[in-house]
Amino acid sequence: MTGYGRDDDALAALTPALREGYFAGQTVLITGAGSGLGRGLAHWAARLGANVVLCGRKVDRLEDTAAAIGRYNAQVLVHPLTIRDPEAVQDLFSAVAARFGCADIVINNAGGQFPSAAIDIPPKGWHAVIDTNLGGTWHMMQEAARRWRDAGRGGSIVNVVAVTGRGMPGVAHTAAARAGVIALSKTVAIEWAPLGIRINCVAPGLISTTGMNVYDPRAVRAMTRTNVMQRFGQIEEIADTVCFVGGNASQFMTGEVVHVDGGNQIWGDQWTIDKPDYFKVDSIDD
Ligand SMILES: CCCCC/C=C/C(=O)SCCNC(=O)CCNC(=O)[C@H](O)C(C)(C)COP(=O)(O)OP(=O)(O)OC[C@H]1O[C@@H](n2cnc3c(N)ncnc32)[C@H](O)[C@@H]1OP(=O)(O)O
Ligand SMILES: NC(=O)C1=CN([C@@H]2O[C@H](COP(=O)(O)OP(=O)(O)OC[C@H]3O[C@@H](n4cnc5c(N)ncnc54)[C@H](OP(=O)(O)O)[C@@H]3O)[C@@H](O)[C@H]2O)C=CC1
Repeated sequence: MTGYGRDDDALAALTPALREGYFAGQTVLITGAGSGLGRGLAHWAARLGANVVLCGRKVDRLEDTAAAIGRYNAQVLVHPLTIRDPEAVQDLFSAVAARFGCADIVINNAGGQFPSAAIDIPPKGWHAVIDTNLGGTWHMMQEAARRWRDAGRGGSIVNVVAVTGRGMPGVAHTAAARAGVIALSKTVAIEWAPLGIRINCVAPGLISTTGMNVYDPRAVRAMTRTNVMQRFGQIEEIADTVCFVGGNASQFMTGEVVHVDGGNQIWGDQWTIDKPDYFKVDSIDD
């Protein structure tokens, strides 16, 4: 199984579920916008009428996304940074303020991990995953909230996480980080409600993106069978949900975790590394 994800022409040929103009007059900031889900989200936000802010570390990929969504005539700001650096995150929000005023919707999509048995994760790898997925997402959340508070207005945050309700064998670092983001989101959904700030999470199951290239193709094939629909999810299926949750269609929703996983959380036994024989069951007689 190769050739994961959708290219720009394929994304442009699809139609968002939400009505045209859903984000009209609003500014949507997307991290990890140079690839995969983030790039799909950039297409969706632009098509739904938003001003779009594209963030990630690699400026060439962000510029590429900006060129691709140029077809929708959206206003676009490209701002490279690592979300792991809180000062860089402050600079990002200042750049957004200078160009568009406050962001209205912040989509914390940047992140990732690598497959490894937990017992073998090196300290540097542990810190890379925790500092990106938990630390970086937190820097973005806190700075967005401070800007909204100081401007005397609210806003909406969507954190892209993962399905953490059960264990995540082979990606313990990300399980810890994403569970942390979910707990953090539920907590500040309460603290920041008086500020008019909503915070929700979207938990994708296995989605076909180029991010899958970090996994053994055999593991990917097996993982596509761990949801009750027996397939990969697609970028547009996440983009529709993130835009719904981020925008006014979900204005009475906060502190929620929306799973878009084909039923993986209720059923599938998902391993990103080889499943030990210990857990293998061939028949109900075993
Ligand atoms: C249960 C279901 C899970 C599957 C569903 C989820 C799927 C996805 O989320 S796929 C899409 C997400 N995209 C990615 O995961 C992208 C690929 N991953 C990464 O880019 C990295 O893993 C990263 C997120 C940690 C990037 O961090 P970065 O700051 O760029 O760190 P480095 O690449 O410099 O690495 C630091 C350190 O981490 C260890 N390490 C990194 N990659 C691997 C690897 N493939 N295998 C083993 N160890 C790895 C390593 O210790 C690195 O240090 P050095 O050894 O000094 O390079
Ligand atoms: N695909 C899937 O099955 C699933 C994905 N997810 C999550 O969804 C999100 C998007 O994943 P996907 O599109 O598949 O994978 P990608 O690897 O394509 O996207 C990850 C993005 O994060 C950006 N990024 C990584 N580190 C940083 C950083 N320190 N600062 C800023 N940006 C950073 C990368 O850009 P750059 O390298 O330029 O910085 C990249 O664009 C990730 O958080 C992922 O873990 C969750 C569950 C399942």
